[in-house]
Amino acid sequence: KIYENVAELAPLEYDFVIVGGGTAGLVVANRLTENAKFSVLVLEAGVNNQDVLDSTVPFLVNDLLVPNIYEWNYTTTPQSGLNGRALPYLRAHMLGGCSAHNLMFYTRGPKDDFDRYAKLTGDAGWSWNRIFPYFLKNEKWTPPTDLHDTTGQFDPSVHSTHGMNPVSLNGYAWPFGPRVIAATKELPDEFPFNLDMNSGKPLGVGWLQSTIGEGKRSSSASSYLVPFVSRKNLHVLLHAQVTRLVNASHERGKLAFGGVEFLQSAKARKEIILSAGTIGTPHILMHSGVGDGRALHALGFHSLLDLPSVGQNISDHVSVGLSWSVNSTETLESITQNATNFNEAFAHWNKTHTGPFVDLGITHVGWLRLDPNSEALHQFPDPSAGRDTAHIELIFSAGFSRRSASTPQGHFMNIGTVMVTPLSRGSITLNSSNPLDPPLINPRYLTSDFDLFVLRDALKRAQRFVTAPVWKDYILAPTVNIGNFTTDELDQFIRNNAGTISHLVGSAAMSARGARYGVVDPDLIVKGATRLSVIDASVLPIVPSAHTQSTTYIIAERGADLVKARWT
Ligand SMILES: Cc1cc2nc3c(=O)[nH]c(=O)nc-3n(C[C@H](O)[C@H](O)[C@H](O)COP(=O)(O)OP(=O)(O)OC[C@H]3O[C@@H](n4cnc5c(N)ncnc54)[C@H](O)[C@@H]3O)c2cc1C
Repeated sequence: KIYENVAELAPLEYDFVIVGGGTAGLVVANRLTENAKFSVLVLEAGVNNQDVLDSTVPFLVNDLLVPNIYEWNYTTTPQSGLNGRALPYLRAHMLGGCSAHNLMFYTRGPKDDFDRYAKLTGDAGWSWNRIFPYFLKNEKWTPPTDLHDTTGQFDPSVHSTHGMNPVSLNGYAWPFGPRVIAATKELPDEFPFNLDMNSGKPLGVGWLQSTIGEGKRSSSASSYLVPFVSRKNLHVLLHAQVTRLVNASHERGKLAFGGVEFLQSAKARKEIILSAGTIGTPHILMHSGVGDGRALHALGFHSLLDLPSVGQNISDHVSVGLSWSVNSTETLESITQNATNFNEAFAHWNKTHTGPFVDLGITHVGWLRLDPNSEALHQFPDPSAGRDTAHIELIFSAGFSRRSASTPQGHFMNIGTVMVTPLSRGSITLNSSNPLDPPLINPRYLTSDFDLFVLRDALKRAQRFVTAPVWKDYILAPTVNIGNFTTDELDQFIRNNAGTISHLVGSAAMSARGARYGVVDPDLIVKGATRLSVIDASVLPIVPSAHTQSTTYIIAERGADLVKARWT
């Protein structure tokens, strides 16, 4: 059951207390309560996601990505690599966490990334072959809402129709989509078509798959909580911001906490599971005396467990986009810039859950490697996990889906470029000893020249993509002509315009047992502690060359199995 008021819950003592009802937290809650003998309390700081229309209707998500009650409304510190700009850092403050407000891309990433996680942690359980069944457990492949023939748009042999979370191809056909495919045929050497980028070998350009089913967003809340909410052993409490872990003791030489503190405190008989996300999890650990001992002392904390890696070594994806005005009225602007069409499309969605509101108008994604002879690969160690791993992502969309005063008037196509193998690393540290103060989020974007190089190259690749003959009668002009920019001008363009696509990981990273760095062991238990684990995106030591929700679901599915195995 979902509770709005703590007074309805007593006594506050459970086998497992999960902090954070987000992407990972609700998966873990679901899997643990499959065992009727386990009692589980989920403490979620935010609000209910049900009835939040902008979360449910795929096309409306951009309206959620502004300061509001469904957001933590964080801001990064000023970023020297972005010419001193501080960026809003989006994190959902509601059930489902970021799965309830993200852009719904479903990308599993390359096999190489998982094999590297296995190597780094010394645990083959994180390798692609061993985690692949968890993808199938999580994913429920569904037909697109327009029921179009999907032959040649994905590979059914790598998908599952029996998992929990609906995934589909786009359900509305913008005329832009077939042009992208035509360009892959015209420029096959540089932009080969990839039937299914979720096979473990993502390189090439393929049709986008999204966490959307029957025209609606699928989130951990809609898939893992709502259908199971009547389980007697599952309690979810909203508006419960956990401030710290309490009742510290030592059990067989290891630190243990008896419970967590929010407005009140809740006891965990078996295990406390932190699923508060890449920002929330290290924040709670540090406020509980777990982190860099010296930094904690300086803020007046009593350090209980010296783990200097807490909040350190975070990595993220940086992106910058290009757009072109086009010779067509069948673009996203036909809706976003025309109130009559917008209302019609919305009414259509309300009635049938079909039409242009069933997705975001992003049709394809491309994954590309730097040229092996590129200067950057001579100057820097290649940060990619292997030869099937992209350094660059290109995101193709049929116009601007965001309705804002700064979007230009007219009809457009966009190619977003993303640097997906960063060398820059940043940190999350405490700003004060008050647990209600936000932490300092400093991703140190573009502080490695490698990252800048990759974005420069990515922009050039996007420009080459539009030289395919198919665009000749379609593209009118670029909105910004970077073609004549000097390298310095291009760097300034990037530093002044780049943003994040919110894939931050690494603040409570896994490392091998006995390693002198890292925060959790490969079984996700905090090093030097017992009955305390972290299950969310913060455990990833390096950001995958992919959007991060699918990996987070998989961490949660495997993490739940690891917890079950130690308590049954
Ligand atoms: C705007 C945006 C777009 C994105 N787009 C995509 C995409 O298209 N595809 C993709 O694959 N990935 C995308 N991502 C990334 C992906 O969604 C996240 O990496 C992933 O969902 C993180 O899951 P998590 O469980 O680690 O954290 P979250 O989902 O953030 O869950 C953490 C939960 O803990 C709660 N919490 C935090 N602190 C506390 C506390 N102190 N007490 C109690 N509760 C607390 C939060 O409110 C939240 O509900 C996007 C992210 C954002 C923000």
